[in-house]
Amino acid sequence: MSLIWRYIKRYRLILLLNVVGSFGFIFVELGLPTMLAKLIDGAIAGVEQSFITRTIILMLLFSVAGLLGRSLVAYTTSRLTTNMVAEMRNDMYKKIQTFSHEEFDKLGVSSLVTRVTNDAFILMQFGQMVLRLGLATLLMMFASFYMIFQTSRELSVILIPAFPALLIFVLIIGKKSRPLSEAQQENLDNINLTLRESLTGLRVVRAFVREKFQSSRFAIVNEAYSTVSRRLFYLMAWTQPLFSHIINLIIIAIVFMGAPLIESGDLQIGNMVAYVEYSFHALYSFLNFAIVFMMYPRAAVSAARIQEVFDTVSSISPNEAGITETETHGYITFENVSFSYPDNKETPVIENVNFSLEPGQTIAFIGSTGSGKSTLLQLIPRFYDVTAGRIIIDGHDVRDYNLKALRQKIGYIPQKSLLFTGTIAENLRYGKVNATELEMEEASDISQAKDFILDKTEKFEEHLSEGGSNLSGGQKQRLSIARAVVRRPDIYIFDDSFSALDYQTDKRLRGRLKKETGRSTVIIVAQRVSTILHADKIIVLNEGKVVAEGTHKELLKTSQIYYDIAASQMREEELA
Ligand SMILES: Nc1ncnc2c1ncn2[C@@H]1O[C@H](COP(=O)(O)OP(=O)(O)OP(=O)(O)O)[C@@H](O)[C@H]1O
Repeated sequence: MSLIWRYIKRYRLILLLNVVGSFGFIFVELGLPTMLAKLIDGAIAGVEQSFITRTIILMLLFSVAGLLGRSLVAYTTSRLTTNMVAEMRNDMYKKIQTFSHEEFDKLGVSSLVTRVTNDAFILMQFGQMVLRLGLATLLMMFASFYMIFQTSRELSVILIPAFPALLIFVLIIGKKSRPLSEAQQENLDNINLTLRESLTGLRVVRAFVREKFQSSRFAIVNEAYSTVSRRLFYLMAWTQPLFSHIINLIIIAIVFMGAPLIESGDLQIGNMVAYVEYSFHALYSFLNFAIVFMMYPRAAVSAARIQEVFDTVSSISPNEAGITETETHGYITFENVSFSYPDNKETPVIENVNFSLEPGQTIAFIGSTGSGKSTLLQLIPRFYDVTAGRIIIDGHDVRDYNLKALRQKIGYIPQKSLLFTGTIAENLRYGKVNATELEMEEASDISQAKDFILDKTEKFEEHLSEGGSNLSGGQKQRLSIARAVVRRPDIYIFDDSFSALDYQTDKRLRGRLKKETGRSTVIIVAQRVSTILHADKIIVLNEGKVVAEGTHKELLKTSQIYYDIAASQMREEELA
């Protein structure tokens, strides 16, 4: 539970108030039976009325003080646990941001979502239990024991064997519940995964009329979660009534054993009442403590899952002290670059790729699907690191750069346009935080997005719904191009970013880009030959290897693969 403590200890004063509140409340709870004993025994012995009145007033004051103690505990507990979980979530979020794609692949996005939401929530619940019940009940248990032994040693023989027996019982329950808690969280990951997939892929599900199939997939993971949860909750639920039952039996035994002591005059009636009250406190404190203890394995599982996020070291370091400034802008060299994905190290996806580019030049990659084009592009902004060779930008290995500075040089337009919930302007300012309206207008003009933006009622302030789902595919692509253009980067990376554009728009956009990007270096992956016709260099990739390179005209003569691709898309006279 060092994870919880790491956050809670940041609020020492509130924690101190919590302890004070717990102490005060216990002092009051145990003071009341003592006064009640005095009151009963005094009334039986016929003490003065003023003593009775004084004791009753004192009891009332104690009661109010008890209420204040409880309120203090409740207030401080809420503050501590909500602050704890908010900070924990922020820290997790920051940590996740540092992960490279390798860590995302390893931990899984859905599992990360569960960890930030549900696992953190479980720790908050557990923190509340500990602060509200754990501390107070532990103190109450020890204080009640002290009072029990003070009041009657003879009766206490009943309680001595009861506690170790109950403790063993609690330990067994705790041991049984841990694997169930682990399974519960894993099943929740699966629910999130299935839900994410079927909701983000809703159109595909509907188009292929696979609602029933998806529903049954969801029902299976949901049932798995329910089954394991049912077992866990059942285990925890029946312990409470069983405990209450045992407590009642112990109280009956106390009364049974106490009666002869009262008769023989060894125990006064008031003390007997107080004794029963103390025993109730002691046993119920133990019960509460047992409840907290039984929640521990569940919280420990969540804590371990959160800790795993904090302990995961990104395979790509941010390299804060790395290079931030360069003399040149836009020179790129691939030197014998090879790469294989971490989950399949034996099979290289990129093999021994070499090329050089100067500012103002455009290079294009073409090849069959799965030939490694997107992978190659992702090595430049270090989404993954090369497994052999070097990528040199402006004279320095990309690994020697400050990661942020390296990425600042690049305008990356991904294969799948991704926009964020917010206005069009907010999305464009993703590319450049302080972009002016003029800059945004220019960027959207270059990317052929201006017309449709101006057609919107709110223009640049038009709100985009989740993932930009209220735009067409082509509009989304144009906006994600504008987002990169507004940054005016040294290097543009277009990963098949023109595929959703019609031929005319594609042509216009590339014409404007060519003019405006001027000294920038442009790297394009495209499926359409027409998109890369005028590139300074075209590289044909096949199974991760460079099989040909040259201009369009050269490749038509030298590369059969390129010719075949071109022939499948162009008219005969265009190929001549
Ligand atoms: N995250 C990943 N983990 C493991 N393997 C991957 C991963 N991403 C891609 N691959 C594999 O790497 C190979 C190259 O994929 P890549 O996406 O680079 O191809 P591509 O040429 O861009 O294809 P396309 O034109 O279809 O987009 C494929 O065999 C693919 O299965």
